[in-house]
Amino acid sequence: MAPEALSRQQTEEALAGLPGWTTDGESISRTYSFAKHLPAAAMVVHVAAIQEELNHHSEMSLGYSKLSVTVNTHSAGGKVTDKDVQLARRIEEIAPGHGAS
Ligand SMILES: C[C@H](O)[C@H](O)[C@H]1CNC2=NC(N)=NC(=O)C2=N1
Repeated sequence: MAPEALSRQQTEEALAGLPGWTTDGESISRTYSFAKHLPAAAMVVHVAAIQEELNHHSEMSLGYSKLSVTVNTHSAGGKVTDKDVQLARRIEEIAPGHGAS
């Protein structure tokens, strides 16, 4: 069964506990900054492993010292669901260990 889409208000309430994460109403996103490129690239691999564990996958964009993560739920018609929030929480847990801010 497809997960239920969160309303814009529910999404914003969920993001209140995830500083740095924003929503455009269709997805949730955060851009992380790093001192150097390799820590950013390493975090991509770590996020990918979490995504495989959760079977839920974001779009990631890697720059020199920045990593942007955007996620919504395809099976909910490209809307935000609790699965996106759960992934964001897991990413937040590992971000400090990669020197991300
Ligand atoms: C078949 C597999 O369970 C699905 O394609 C999963 C994989 N990862 C996914 N990731 C995201 N972001 N949304 C999905 O609906 C989704 N579905």
